[in-house]
Amino acid sequence: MIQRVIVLAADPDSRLQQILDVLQNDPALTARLISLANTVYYTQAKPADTLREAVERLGLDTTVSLALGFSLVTASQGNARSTGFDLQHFWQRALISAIAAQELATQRRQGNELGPVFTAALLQDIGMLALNAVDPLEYARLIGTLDDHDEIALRERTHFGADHAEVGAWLAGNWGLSAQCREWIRCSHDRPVREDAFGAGDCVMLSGRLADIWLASDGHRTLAQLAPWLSDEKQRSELLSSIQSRLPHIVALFEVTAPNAFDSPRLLMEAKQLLLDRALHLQSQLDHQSQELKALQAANWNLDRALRYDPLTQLYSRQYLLSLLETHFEEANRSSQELSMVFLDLDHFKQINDEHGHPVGDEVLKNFAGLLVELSDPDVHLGRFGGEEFMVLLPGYDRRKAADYADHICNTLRSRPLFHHRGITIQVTASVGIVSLREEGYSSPDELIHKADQRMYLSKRTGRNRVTHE
Ligand SMILES: Nc1nc2c(ncn2[C@@H]2O[C@H](COP(=O)(O)OP(=O)(O)OP(=O)(O)O)[C@@H](O)[C@H]2O)c(=O)[nH]1
Repeated sequence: MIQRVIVLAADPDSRLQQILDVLQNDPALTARLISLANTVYYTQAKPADTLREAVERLGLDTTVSLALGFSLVTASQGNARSTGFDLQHFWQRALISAIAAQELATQRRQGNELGPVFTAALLQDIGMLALNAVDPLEYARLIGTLDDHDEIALRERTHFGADHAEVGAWLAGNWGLSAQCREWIRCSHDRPVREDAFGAGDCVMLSGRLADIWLASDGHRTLAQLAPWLSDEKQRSELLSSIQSRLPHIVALFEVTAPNAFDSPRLLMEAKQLLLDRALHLQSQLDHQSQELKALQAANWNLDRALRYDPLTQLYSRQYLLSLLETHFEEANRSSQELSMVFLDLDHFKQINDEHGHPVGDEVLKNFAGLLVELSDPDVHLGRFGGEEFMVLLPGYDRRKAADYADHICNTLRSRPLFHHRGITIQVTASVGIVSLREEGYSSPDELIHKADQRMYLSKRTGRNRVTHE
């Protein structure tokens, strides 16, 4: 009989009367449809008392899906009971989902889709029956007592290559249900993308989770999961009450045991507590992450500093000086500004170490760095190039100005000891080479360094304690 109804419903040329004729062959079904049309939700001024009125009120899609539901309950009972598949639970979920989808659609002003929404929500898990029919023992073993549909769908996809929502959509297609209804069934286990505005399909998506508030072992967790879409407390509690009030009648029609009415205030309180716990947990995670970030930033800063500065003299490191040279070399060429480099090497430094020891040598190096800082403009870059070699980059200095600067350093060294302690006085001189980029024309920073180094060695070879700039 049901096969015949499906065929007729799918055929646009079949008349309502033909469908009614078929349905009327089953008096129990007829009684249930009329009763359903007269439930609180569908009741209009005058109760429906003919099948025609009932079907007109319910809409053809809903009638077909209800007829399907009635016959599947009966047909599936014998088959499923022996395998442990929980049919009661299955139909309870289907029915609560269908009601929940309608109530939600009403609340979210999707009233003209109530029939299709009911059908799609009712059939959203119908694929489970089909999968169970394929291999009841295997299916029972696969899903066990799971009531989390995300987990069930995951296992189905792994095992069968498709989940029950996809199978349900395929079945609905075979039964001739509308393309929209098939699509809603296929997406029934997804999550609505938007939290603020939903369409009718989104109501189907949320319906199964709404049903789990009554059915799942941890209803408050389910309620908490729904929070993004049901954030308005008043709307949420109205929705739950309206679903609850329609439940007993509907499940009686399908001869399914009504689920226990939930303790609404307790459930809401538990859900709130859960959300609060999550918020606190999230906050502590954020705190922890922000502390980690700060520690990382500090470590990064330290690392950066270590790479940038020479630890003994606190002047720039060789590596950083080279990067500064690159930058200033390009900048000077672009802006036609001058750039000079002064290369200084302390004379006979080995002797200082040999005579007074390495720590005294260190002090001399530090004091020389201090002298450079003291005698240099703030806009020049001072660095230790290695050992007792120092480099100064002088943006904007031409050769003459750079030579004056170098002379000033050498003269100061001649007149001021770099170390004076416990009767030991150490005086140091320096050999210096100078280059100027624009006056002399260099094509790369390396060339500049090479020339400055050559000139510094020329100072060494010609008696030390002098400045060479050509
Ligand atoms: N105390 C100390 N000595 C260093 C440091 N780095 C390099 N030196 C020493 O500097 C000395 C450099 O010696 P040389 O390259 O022979 O040069 P020099 O004695 O200055 O002779 P000229 O450069 O020819 O005038 C070596 O003894 C190195 O051990 C340092 O960080 N601290």
